[in-house]
Amino acid sequence: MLLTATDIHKTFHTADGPFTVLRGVDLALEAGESLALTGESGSGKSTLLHLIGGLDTPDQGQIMINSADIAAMDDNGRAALRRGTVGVVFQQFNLIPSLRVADNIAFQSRLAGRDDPKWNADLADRMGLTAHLRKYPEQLSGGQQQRVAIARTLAPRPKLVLADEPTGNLDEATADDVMSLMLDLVADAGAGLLMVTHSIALAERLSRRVHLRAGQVAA
Ligand SMILES: Nc1ncnc2c1ncn2[C@@H]1O[C@H](COP(=O)(O)OP(=O)(O)OP(=O)(O)O)[C@@H](O)[C@H]1O
Repeated sequence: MLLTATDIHKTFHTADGPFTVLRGVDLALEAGESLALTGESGSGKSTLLHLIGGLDTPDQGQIMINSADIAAMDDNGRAALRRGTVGVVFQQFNLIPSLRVADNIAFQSRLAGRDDPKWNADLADRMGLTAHLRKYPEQLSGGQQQRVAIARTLAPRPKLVLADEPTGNLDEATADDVMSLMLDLVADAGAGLLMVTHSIALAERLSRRVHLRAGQVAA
């Protein structure tokens, strides 16, 4: 199993007191599978993605990626996991303003020591970014920036792609294209995709759907 999350609990401690978001979430994803994570706003989808991506830690429960327990890793181990095995696409693109599009796309794979210029060019082409490779992020539209962020995540060929509304800034036709590309890549590479989405249409294109309600996976 590529990803197993078991009995995940998370409470945030706020000025108004503890606020429990996840109350025993179980989730599993096989290689080659794509899973849509749905649920009302505030149901904890992003929180769960952060925990799986090793950006935060659960209060209870276990997250295994490729049989490695991410709770048992230190910060360096989790950072290495994010550079290599796990690719994350967040709502904020976090592009590096001082780098051209081509260098933004190559950034993660260079860090991971797996830069493949031909593959980067292929990704840029399929994302419709070839004409923009020498530009800086601020010279791009929101949708173009989002595609750069997706290309950057896919460039190191991660085994697990975690995506939070990755096509939220794209028009319907472009979102469909980008989704097709992500699903192709996941299928070709035998990777797994866990994607948060509010769109039922997008969720239906994935192999399975898991709905969060009241801090748990709804039956
Ligand atoms: N660091 C934090 N401290 C306190 N509360 C938080 C923190 N992060 C998230 N929350 C709260 O936890 C709840 C779940 O947030 P989360 O972002 O996971 O929801 P979501 O399902 O992704 O929502 P959306 O669909 O609107 O993006 C929200 O009520 C949010 O306010």
